[in-house]
Amino acid sequence: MTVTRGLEGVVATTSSISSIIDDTLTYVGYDIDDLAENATFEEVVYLLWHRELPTRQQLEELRKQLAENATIPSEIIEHFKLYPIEKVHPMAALRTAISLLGLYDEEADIMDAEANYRKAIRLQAKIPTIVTAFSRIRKGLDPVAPRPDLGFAANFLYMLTGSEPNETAVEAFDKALVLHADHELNASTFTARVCVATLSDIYSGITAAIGALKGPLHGGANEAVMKMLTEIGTVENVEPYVQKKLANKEKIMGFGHRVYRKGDPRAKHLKKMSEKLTKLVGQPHWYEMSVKIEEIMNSTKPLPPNVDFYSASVYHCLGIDHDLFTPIFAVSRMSGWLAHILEQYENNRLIRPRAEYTGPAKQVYVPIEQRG
Ligand SMILES: CC(=O)SCCNC(=O)CCNC(=O)[C@H](O)C(C)(C)COP(=O)(O)OP(=O)(O)OC[C@H]1O[C@@H](n2cnc3c(N)ncnc32)[C@H](O)[C@@H]1OP(=O)(O)O
Ligand SMILES: O=C([O-])CC(=O)C(=O)O
Repeated sequence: MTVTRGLEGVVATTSSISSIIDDTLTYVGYDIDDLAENATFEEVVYLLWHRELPTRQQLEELRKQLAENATIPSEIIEHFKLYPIEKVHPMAALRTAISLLGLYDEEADIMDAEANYRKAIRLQAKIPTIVTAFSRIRKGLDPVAPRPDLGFAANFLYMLTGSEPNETAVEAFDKALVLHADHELNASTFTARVCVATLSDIYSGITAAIGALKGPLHGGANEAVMKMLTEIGTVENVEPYVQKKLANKEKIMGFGHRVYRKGDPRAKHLKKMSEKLTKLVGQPHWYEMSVKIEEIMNSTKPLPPNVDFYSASVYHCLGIDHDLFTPIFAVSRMSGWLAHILEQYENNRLIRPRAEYTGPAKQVYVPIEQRG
């Protein structure tokens, strides 16, 4: 047996959803740079689920379906109110709420393709409502009902704040959603596929995926980046902070990647957005600190920034609470998880690798009375 730690380089499935080849990311063959500049998140959702860009009519239909399904059961709101709310991380609340949502879906265990697609629509439609409702309830505010006339990105920001967002905020948020939508066989997507490959249901797969995304080596890194920037505080503090961390063999969050070697193609879009937004809100130091960290990492390790690095300052400038950064990642990645879950069901085989045993051999059972 050959053990590949962390499954590095192991090709575990075929997939027609997204690819990373020579540091280029594509969704269904469309370069992420092209999509980031031109596509809306709803178009990307359609692309990932149908493997083609929608016509105007198909896009309208998807938007309508998402709007019609955005309301969440009142039981979820009531459940949030029972939590020890000041201690609960929103990713834990989201993980629990998605699992709970499955209890109120009469089709949760119906496994045919049409029912699974309907559940995909419902999950994608409801996740913004769940995240924003939790955010408001923990602040003692009432949740804001979704507005069917707003697009996906605008509606999220509207439900979060209770007021209609400006065009710059919607554009930035929509682009961030496009950039986070899918990423081949990342840890959370793999988790979702492993889960549903047992022929378990979509809600179980998404709940498992949220659990995997939560960790700071994966989606949780965006919140950790903001924590680091806050701790550093000024551009002058960057050099000693980073050098000390590296000397202690600690990781700088938002850097490095299992697959990319030259760099994450999504980072440059978020970097541009960070430069623009930090200036716009009169807080250019977040961008300046980030650039300085990037320069130091480049000249010492060298490791390039990943998607989580500049997204932190972007979300901060949009006025989003730092512990909502990873749930927002989940709002976008829901589209990719669902595409992969549906693809897994279409051509399923149980995912069950092996482990090389390293424990003791040939032990003989000793009765408890003789064990001291
Ligand atoms: C959306 C996403 O999930 S993107 C990733 C988000 N995660 C982060 O930003 C967390 C910080 N980054 C990391 O922890 C890693 O780079 C990962 C998890 C992304 C990739 O991990 P792996 O491919 O397993 O690389 P691994 O952790 O083995 O690192 C290889 C070497 O680079 C170093 N390294 C990797 N990332 C970093 C970092 N961010 N800061 C400092 N050193 C790093 C490791 O210490 C290790 O050094 P060594 O060989 O001297 O021991
Ligand atoms: O692919 C990965 O390992 C992590 C990542 O960048 C993502 O999920 O977007």
